[in-house]
Amino acid sequence: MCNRSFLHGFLHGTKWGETVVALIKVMDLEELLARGGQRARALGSPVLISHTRLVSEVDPLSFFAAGEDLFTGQRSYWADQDRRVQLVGLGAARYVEANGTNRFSAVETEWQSLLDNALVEPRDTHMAAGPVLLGGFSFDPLKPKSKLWASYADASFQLPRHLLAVMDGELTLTFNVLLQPDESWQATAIQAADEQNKLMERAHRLTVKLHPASGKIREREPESYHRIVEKAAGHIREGALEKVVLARKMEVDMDHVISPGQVLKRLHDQQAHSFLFVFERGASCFIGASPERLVKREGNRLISTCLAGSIPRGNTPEEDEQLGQALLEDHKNRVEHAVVVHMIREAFESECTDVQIPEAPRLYKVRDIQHLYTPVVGKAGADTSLLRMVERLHPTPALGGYPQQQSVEMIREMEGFDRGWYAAPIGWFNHRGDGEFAVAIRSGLLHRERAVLFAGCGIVGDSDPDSEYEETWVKFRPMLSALGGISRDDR
Ligand SMILES: C=C(O[C@H]1C=CC=C(C(=O)O)[C@@H]1O)C(=O)O
Ligand SMILES: [Mg+2]
Repeated sequence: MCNRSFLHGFLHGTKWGETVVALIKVMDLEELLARGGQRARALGSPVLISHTRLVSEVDPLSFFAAGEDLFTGQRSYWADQDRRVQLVGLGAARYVEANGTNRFSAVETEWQSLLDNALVEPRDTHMAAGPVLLGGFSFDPLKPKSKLWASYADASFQLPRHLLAVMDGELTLTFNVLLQPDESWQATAIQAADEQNKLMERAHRLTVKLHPASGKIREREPESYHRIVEKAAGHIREGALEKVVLARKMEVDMDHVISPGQVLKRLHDQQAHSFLFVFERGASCFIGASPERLVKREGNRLISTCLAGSIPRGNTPEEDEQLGQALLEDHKNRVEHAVVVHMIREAFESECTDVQIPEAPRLYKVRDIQHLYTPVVGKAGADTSLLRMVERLHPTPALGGYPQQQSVEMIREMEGFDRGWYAAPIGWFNHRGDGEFAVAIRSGLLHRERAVLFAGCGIVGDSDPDSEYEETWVKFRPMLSALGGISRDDR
């Protein structure tokens, strides 16, 4: 839980310094590393050290860009939809990775073992500071991995070497390291301080500048998307399943090497009310702005979101309202949405108490599109960790379909490409089990001059292939704009 006064008190010698805990002080990094060195030597194995301090105002996007020389290929960024939390991870103290279907528990087990002997200082920071893992999962671990996604494991989390975390306006900088028994903690301390100074100094000087951009869309076989939608809708009418989400991908070749920092800046400026994410893995960068939370945990409170059913925004406030009203009343979209609510309700009722779900959906409007939206909250059961909940929910029928297994099998057979991390859970969690995951839609994979973008639609019995195809264009728009204003005409 967020506890501002605690950290402030310790770091500024106010209030807390005058109370019973007067003798406790926040250890500085050197002292902590010295202790960690002792512990690592005594154990004969590496020890995780995590040191957090408050820092002065700095723009997280500038901090991300400031990491370009030292940590390019090893940067992550996350912001929640109301910008209460922003995280920038630069460099990796460690990657926690797993492949195959037991990836959720494999990640959880490895994280626990890293935390077992960890030294974390101060212990009680706001929830996005300290030892935090940032990363995500692939959509379907049973789909053969394509070359495009070669550097993205089925589960891949970065424990950042440097983590800038902003929560409720409080800025912290964390240094994480896995100190080896034979490592010189003095050298590590000097290097850490040097890197922190460089990054902060550069970030203060730097503002992300946007350069004009042009590019060409290469839309491969749009007819095949029509074909699979038609076929799936037929299967649904015959009763084989209730819903399946079918996606397509599109390539955009830009006239320059794409800068993740600039794309992120445009997403940040253009996509209010969306989660923002960036995960670099070497020369590849997965990036996007998703309106859809999968699940968040804060203390024992769990929150999820049903977001499915779509219509474009209007050009005038009147038209926008008319479209919104039409969406609320549209049978096909209500069915698409209801299937999601049903599944998330089942998952929450089996894992939580005090489950609350409104009767009817509301509208959720982002820049390019409006959706049907139903929030879900509950109190986590004793064994319900955040990752367990992620595993239980993924994929919801907003990304996979219903029933879950049949729809994922249909996607595997019909879609004809590897989704990689598209439509999969991405986010962060900390050493106390708090954190948040969104689903990685409205996203693309950047690689030098090329961006590969993904968009999909919930298919039900009365889906019309032409209008689902049109819906994918609306969903491509956030990434096309963020690349620098590419439009459908750039084909
Ligand atoms: C699968 C996507 O969107 C999902 C989320 C919201 C609305 C959806 C829809 O109306 O079809 C989709 O289920 C995507 O953007 O690629
Ligand atoms: Mg739809």
